[in-house]
Amino acid sequence: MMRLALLPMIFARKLRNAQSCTMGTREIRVEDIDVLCSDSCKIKDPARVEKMLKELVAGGTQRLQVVTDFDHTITKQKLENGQKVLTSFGIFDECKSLPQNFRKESRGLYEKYRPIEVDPTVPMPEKIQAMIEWWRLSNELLKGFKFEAREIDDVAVRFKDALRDGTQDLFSELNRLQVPVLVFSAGLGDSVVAILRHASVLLPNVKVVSNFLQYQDGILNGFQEKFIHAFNKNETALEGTEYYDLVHSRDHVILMGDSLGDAGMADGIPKSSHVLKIGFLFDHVEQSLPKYMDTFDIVLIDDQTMRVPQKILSLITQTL
Ligand SMILES: Nc1ccn([C@@H]2O[C@H](COP(=O)(O)O)[C@@H](O)[C@H]2O)c(=O)n1
Ligand SMILES: [Mg+2]
Repeated sequence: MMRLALLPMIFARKLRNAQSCTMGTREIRVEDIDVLCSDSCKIKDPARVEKMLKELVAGGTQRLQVVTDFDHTITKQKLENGQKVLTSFGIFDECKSLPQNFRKESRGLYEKYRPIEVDPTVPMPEKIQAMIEWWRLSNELLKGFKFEAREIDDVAVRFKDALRDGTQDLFSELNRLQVPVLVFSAGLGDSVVAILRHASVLLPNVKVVSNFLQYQDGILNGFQEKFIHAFNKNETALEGTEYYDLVHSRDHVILMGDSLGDAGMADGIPKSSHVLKIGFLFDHVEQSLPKYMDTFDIVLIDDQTMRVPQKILSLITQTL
């Protein structure tokens, strides 16, 4: 009888625990964090996010790392004037000395494959096949002509302001706190590095794993390594890189991406780890939202800022 009488209390306590997390005297509740309460922020399981935030806060910056995609994650998805932001491959295509047909063919590939990449109705195996084809053809296109690496730098300077609002502050804070940042991009690494450098965010804590150009006697010869495409961004792509050990040793991760394939960027780290996944959604919002909410812990719709990761970092450092 006595036990039965206690049931409602136990249930109420369990419910409370599911809704909020206490760290010391301070509670972390999604409903108290303004940037997580806006209409553009969708969270499928607030209790899970609260629990994860509590773990990240308790672990501090020593256990933390950031793993982030580049195109449309560090860069915006659209500019203030509504224009879409070019990808790192697209930025390369702006180089003046490229052979006449290069830009046309590259654009043609983009127009064929990009819609497949973002179409929520295309089944994943079909998507992966199409992406492999896209990157294979891009690799072929990038062969057999003379190219001066410095040209990318001249173009990249024009795109340094395409970074999400708050990126410089976020990166400089992460550097101050010595939190490693892995920029894991299926884009063109040479453009990624040039843009990060021009935007002053290629700081000592930042490493870039991406597709880098290979030269033979000044002639382009495709990518240096087996290519990383939109849906093979996982630990296999990191094997052999200096980042492999780090990804496995820092077990608190803030992960950011704009593609469903980005959610696997920290796969392979121990099961006990805590990976808070933030997804930036822009294309086909209504149709893609359910899948994004299943895949990412926090989904930000048409949010062109770093406000959410900045806020999370400030919770961890307790500065705001
Ligand atoms: N030839 C290509 C191949 C891919 N893209 C786009 O680049 C994006 C990959 O970069 P992330 O930093 O986001 O990994 C991918 O989403 C493709 O849309 C391209 O523009 N040209
Ligand atoms: Mg991207």
